[in-house]
Amino acid sequence: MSTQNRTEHGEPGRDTVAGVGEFGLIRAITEGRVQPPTTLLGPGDDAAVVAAPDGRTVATTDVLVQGVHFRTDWSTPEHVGRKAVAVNLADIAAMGATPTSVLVGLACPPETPTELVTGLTAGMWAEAARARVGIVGGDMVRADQIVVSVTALGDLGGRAPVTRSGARPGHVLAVCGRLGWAAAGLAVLGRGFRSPVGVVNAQRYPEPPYAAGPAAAVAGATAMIDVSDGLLADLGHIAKASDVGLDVLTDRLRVDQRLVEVGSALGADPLHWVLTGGEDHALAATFPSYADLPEGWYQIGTVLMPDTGVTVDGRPYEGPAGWEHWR
Ligand SMILES: Nc1ncnc2c1ncn2[C@@H]1O[C@H](COP(=O)(O)OP(=O)(O)OP(=O)(O)O)[C@@H](O)[C@H]1O
Ligand SMILES: Cc1ncc(C[n+]2csc(CCOP(=O)(O)O)c2C)c(N)n1
Ligand SMILES: [Mg+2]
Ligand SMILES: [Mg+2]
Ligand SMILES: [Mg+2]
Repeated sequence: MSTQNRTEHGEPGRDTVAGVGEFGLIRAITEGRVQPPTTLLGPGDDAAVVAAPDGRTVATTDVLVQGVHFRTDWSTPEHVGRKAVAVNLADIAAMGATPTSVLVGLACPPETPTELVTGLTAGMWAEAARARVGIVGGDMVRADQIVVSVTALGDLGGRAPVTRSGARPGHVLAVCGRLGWAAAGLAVLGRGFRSPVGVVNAQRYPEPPYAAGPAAAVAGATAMIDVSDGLLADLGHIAKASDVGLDVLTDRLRVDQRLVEVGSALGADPLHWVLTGGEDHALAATFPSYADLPEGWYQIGTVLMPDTGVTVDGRPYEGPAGWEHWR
């Protein structure tokens, strides 16, 4: 353990998690937090009790690992907290559901500054508050690096879940939310730059269009997914589950001017970021017809017969379709 930050008796100081201790840290990050009415009990007992208005609960979990999903020299603890909650709330939205609560698992080394944990917690609560949910429980353990694991629960509001498997030939393929921003930010940060701040912040934390998920469900979306790994990679999951082909039309994709500028500064193709960049957590969905698209959604392609898989302007895409761990 680090010899820094010790008291005069050689104990770790209160500026590290080891100094505050497991239960002191739990108290520090849970006390004074105001839970929404759907939190019936907790945190503090062996488990929380959360209202499930619909009678069914949507459940999802995503893990963020230091050095894999974030770097502490690229992001503040608040950024990482926001990201950890946002990526999970995006999965809830992608089912057409509304989040009801969040649970947080945190692993960190003993010399981790207490401030990092309180900063992470502030970021997680800030993102949870955007979706009007509370953090109802969690766990904290020692590890060699920082790991944040979030579980989110959600409510379907009486509707059927929008799965990956309902797309049919003739349906319209559409998206809502940003594409390629986080990948552009990653390229910028990877080259040692910290601006332009728009794309850099997009890499630090996504801003998924949470309300667009339930809106798509109400509008009759037939399949839906959040874009975590890359548009083409994630569309591949819809194509496989629905047994359809999906053709993306590049002239329909919105390549933001900021991405064009970053692309020319770095000598990179912004369309590649839009097609294969993950971590923006836009929602991609299929709808029976163009007229069904809710506000904020725009068509990017069409659903075809299964033979062709995912294509771009009618042709297979060369190169990786998105992020895959261990590749
Ligand atoms: N260890 C596991 N045990 C059981 N199911 C798992 C496990 N890992 C993943 N899954 C399930 O496999 C499916 C795909 O997982 P994946 O992590 O790709 O989903 P995602 O959260 O939508 O994507 P991403 O992790 O890129 O955000 C999900 O239904 C997930 O619950
Ligand atoms: C330091 C650092 N290096 C690389 C990346 C890029 N990255 C990591 S995971 C992922 C896909 C989504 O993850 P998951 O499938 O686990 O949800 C991407 C695009 C990053 N964010 N930070
Ligand atoms: Mg997902
Ligand atoms: Mg996910
Ligand atoms: Mg993934």
